[in-house]
Amino acid sequence: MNGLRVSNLSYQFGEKTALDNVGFSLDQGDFCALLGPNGAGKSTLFNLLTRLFVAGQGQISIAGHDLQKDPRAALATLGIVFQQTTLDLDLTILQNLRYFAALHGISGRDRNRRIGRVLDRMQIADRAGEKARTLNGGHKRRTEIARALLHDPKVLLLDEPTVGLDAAARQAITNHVHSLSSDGTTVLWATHLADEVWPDDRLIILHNSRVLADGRAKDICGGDTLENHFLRVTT
Ligand SMILES: Nc1ncnc2c1ncn2[C@@H]1O[C@H](COP(=O)(O)OP(=O)(O)OP(=O)(O)O)[C@@H](O)[C@H]1O
Repeated sequence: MNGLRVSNLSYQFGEKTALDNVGFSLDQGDFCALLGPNGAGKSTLFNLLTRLFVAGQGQISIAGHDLQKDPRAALATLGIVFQQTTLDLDLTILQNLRYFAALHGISGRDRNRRIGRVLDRMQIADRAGEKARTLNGGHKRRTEIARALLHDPKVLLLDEPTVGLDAAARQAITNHVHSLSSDGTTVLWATHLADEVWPDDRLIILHNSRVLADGRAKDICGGDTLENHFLRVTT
């Protein structure tokens, strides 16, 4: 089954609990915002989902593949945009995408078709020949999202992709991110900014290593703004 399933997931840094019995389930094509203040456990969760860390306890299933039993199949279906940029700044957008395609064994006409598609999707086709170093923060982010989509992931993870962007770029990336599940991709998007979450979004609030709420944003808020609700439950 496609989608993302996490159950009974816990993780410790020595004595420090970073995740405590976290569980949730996203179906194919679901879009979900993961909202948590600094230190809530978002990065730890992403590090476990991408197998940078190995969970002490719990299960993760990505597009039907158990991450522990079949990591290769699970990770092959995953796309990820990390919080820090991982582009090669001395390469152009096109070269960065070609390099990533080669890592995935994608070549020839198929590669060119895929690159054309993701460039169009992120509206950066006209910048393809520019070096990543010369791009502004918003276009770097778009390039990273384009790269993460190149191999048609079933599940896409984005770890605070708007960090460090100005207001206009933040809004543009937030809009792009909200459109990413329209083709059936399951999207989990971590943020610590309540104003990036839309009322109809599926929302998981993570706080102090635990899931505080899981549901539709406007239902969780109960008539209040998400900003107010989030502040109230996390401070
Ligand atoms: N390497 C580490 N050693 C010890 N404790 C850690 C380490 N990394 C994270 N922590 C702690 O684990 C908890 C969860 O941290 P994590 O980085 O996952 O939170 P986060 O929600 O991603 O925060 P941020 O928004 O600041 O990135 C925090 O209390 C943090 O201090």
